[in-house]
Amino acid sequence: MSQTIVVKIGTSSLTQAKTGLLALSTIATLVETLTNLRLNDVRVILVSSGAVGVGCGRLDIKERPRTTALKQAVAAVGQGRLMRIYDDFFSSLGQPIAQILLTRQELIQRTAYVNIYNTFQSLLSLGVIPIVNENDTVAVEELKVGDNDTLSALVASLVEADYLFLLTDVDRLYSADPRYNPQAQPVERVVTKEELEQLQAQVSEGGSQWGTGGMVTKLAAARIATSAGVKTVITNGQTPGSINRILAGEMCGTHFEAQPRGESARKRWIAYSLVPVGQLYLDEGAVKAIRDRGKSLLAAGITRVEGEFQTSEAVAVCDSEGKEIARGLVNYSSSEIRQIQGKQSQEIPQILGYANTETVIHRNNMVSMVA
Ligand SMILES: Nc1ncnc2c1ncn2[C@@H]1O[C@H](COP(=O)(O)OP(=O)(O)O)[C@@H](O)[C@H]1O
Ligand SMILES: N[C@@H](CCC(=O)OP(=O)(O)O)C(=O)O
Repeated sequence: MSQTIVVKIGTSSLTQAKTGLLALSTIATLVETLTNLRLNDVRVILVSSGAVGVGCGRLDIKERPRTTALKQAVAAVGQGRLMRIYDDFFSSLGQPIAQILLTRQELIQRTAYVNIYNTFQSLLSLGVIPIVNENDTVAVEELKVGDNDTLSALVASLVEADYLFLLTDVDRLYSADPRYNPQAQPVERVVTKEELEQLQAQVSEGGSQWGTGGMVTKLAAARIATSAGVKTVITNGQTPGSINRILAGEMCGTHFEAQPRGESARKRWIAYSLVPVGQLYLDEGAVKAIRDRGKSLLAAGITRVEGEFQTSEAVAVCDSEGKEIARGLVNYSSSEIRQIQGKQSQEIPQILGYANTETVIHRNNMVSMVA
């Protein structure tokens, strides 16, 4: 089976820092590299930012827009222009491309999610390079993924890619932002989930002038992708040819090793595509049963409910200190759980006046969030 790779390129690599104009030579090298990979039978998905940056360039706007309405309008201008450039470049090499614009909305609905999977598979078997971006023009604040690092990791997890490349304007991750801290140490390899968590706690938010999220979102992406069994690399976007060298085994950039792909695709969807709409706090016994023995959640172990939610929505399952230990789909609404929390399962029909399942979250619908 041929390899599948997802390549994400940020605004900071697609545009020139000083002028904001398109970095044409970078785009051309990227297009050449990805087309050659296709010719070598690698299945390629490109996640490209740049709609807002390119739209601003087109409209002569000098700063990243702050209001949602302006950002959405500017993205509508930039996305078309961006795709035109990609289509011109890829077409010169005879490589067909497709545009896929997503929001969290499509990733939350299970049927839409499965449809997107099928569309990706069809495009890849047709030899097409899908080019993905968030549908900034329609995404409402609550249903946004918000940054393309995370979006690319969700896509890599969806298609069970072998590699996720995060191309940016620095050559790798450092212990601190190298633009402000000359003492910052390069990070070459991240092997365990614990090391990744430690880096997440250490790295601060700042990014480039046009980028979203800096290294924080790249580390969050690495966490999603590696836990889905996808090797993840942060490397410099100005030299996209390094993708070939990395695939050939060379160490450039920061490499995050893939974790075993333990969870099913559906559980990965629960863990990362859904956004929890409430929290259930558990007593110590229930924490142990779920964390250590993978049991279903019963009403008896719930001590507190936060948020308002309906049956089948996703919630965070937390220990008494609020640390999320699992995430799952509830069989009861928040108001029902408030009535049955701390009670034995056999009491539920009497309390609610009707019989439902005895588990508040069945283990098939729950995924561990512990490193
Ligand atoms: N610990 C760090 N290591 C490397 N770069 C960092 C770090 N912290 C912040 N950065 C900044 O993150 C920027 C890249 O992120 P971002 O601007 O979001 O880029 P992109 O548009 O490629 O997503 C770099 O310009 C760098 O200055
Ligand atoms: N969807 C937005 C990009 C958001 C984003 O994550 O940007 P970046 O940090 O440059 O990858 C756009 O196309 O402008």
